[in-house]
Amino acid sequence: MSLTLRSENACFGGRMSFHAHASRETGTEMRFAVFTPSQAGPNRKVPALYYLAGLTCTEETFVIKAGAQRLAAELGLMLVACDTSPRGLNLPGDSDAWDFGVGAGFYLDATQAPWATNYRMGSYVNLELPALIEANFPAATDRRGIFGHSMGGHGALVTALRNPDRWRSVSAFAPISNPVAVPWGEKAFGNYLGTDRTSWEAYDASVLMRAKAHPCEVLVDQGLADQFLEKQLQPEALEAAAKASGQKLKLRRHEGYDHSYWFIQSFVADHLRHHAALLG
Ligand SMILES: N[C@@H](CCC(=O)N[C@@H](CSC=O)C(=O)NCC(=O)O)C(=O)O
Repeated sequence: MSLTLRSENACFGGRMSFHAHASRETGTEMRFAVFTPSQAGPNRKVPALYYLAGLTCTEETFVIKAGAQRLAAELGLMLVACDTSPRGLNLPGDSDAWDFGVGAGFYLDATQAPWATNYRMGSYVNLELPALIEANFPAATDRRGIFGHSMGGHGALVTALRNPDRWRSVSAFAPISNPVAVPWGEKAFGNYLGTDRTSWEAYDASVLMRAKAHPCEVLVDQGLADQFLEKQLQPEALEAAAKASGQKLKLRRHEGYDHSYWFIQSFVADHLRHHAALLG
């Protein structure tokens, strides 16, 4: 798997780099960003924390807007941020709306035409990207964490709940907690997965968490002034699921915070510490 280095800069004693590669899963070029802390080296592998961004975002959004590198450098955490969908395919309808298609891959493997061939962000995030990172960067193979925002919060929860052996820690900012029951999820899952709603449940964090708890405590932050809270996010579904399965869930609600990266920037340190404590 060959990687193209797009840019590299010194950052808090480590390196901030941007890369591209030909993806097996999506059949397109995919881009990602990596913060490598100074503690990492050829003989010293560090834990890697993967970030999944929300609708309309790219691999740049988190690393530019969240302000996570200073603490990641202190904690010795590698940060990896990928894009939110394949790009450049020009499939019919892939760019008609900001909540579906390009920039809106929903971190699942589509089963329906014309999406099934390329919209394989589920396997990309769970398998292809970690294999690529671990082959090309000093990332430990047994200490992966995952977090994300909104659509990416859904992606992080679902990826970890479906693959607890691969993802030791998980957290989310304002996740789409019960996508089978909200308009963003109904639109995406209907198109990517088809009309059989039971097939959608394999990608719903609340359904998955209700069936089986992740071994580690899950941290979720939610702003109470979030413009998408009532219609799209439904954290109470996750809370009920955790109660049913005995999942340890720390769900924190914050007065006055909206859905923006100002909210993420305000609480990102707690998420990095949550992961660092679990990843060692
Ligand atoms: N363009 C949209 C707003 C899109 C938006 O708010 N995207 C969020 C994620 S929403 C769920 O996944 C985001 O993270 N945006 C990037 C940012 O920098 O804020 C509209 O017109 O409303």
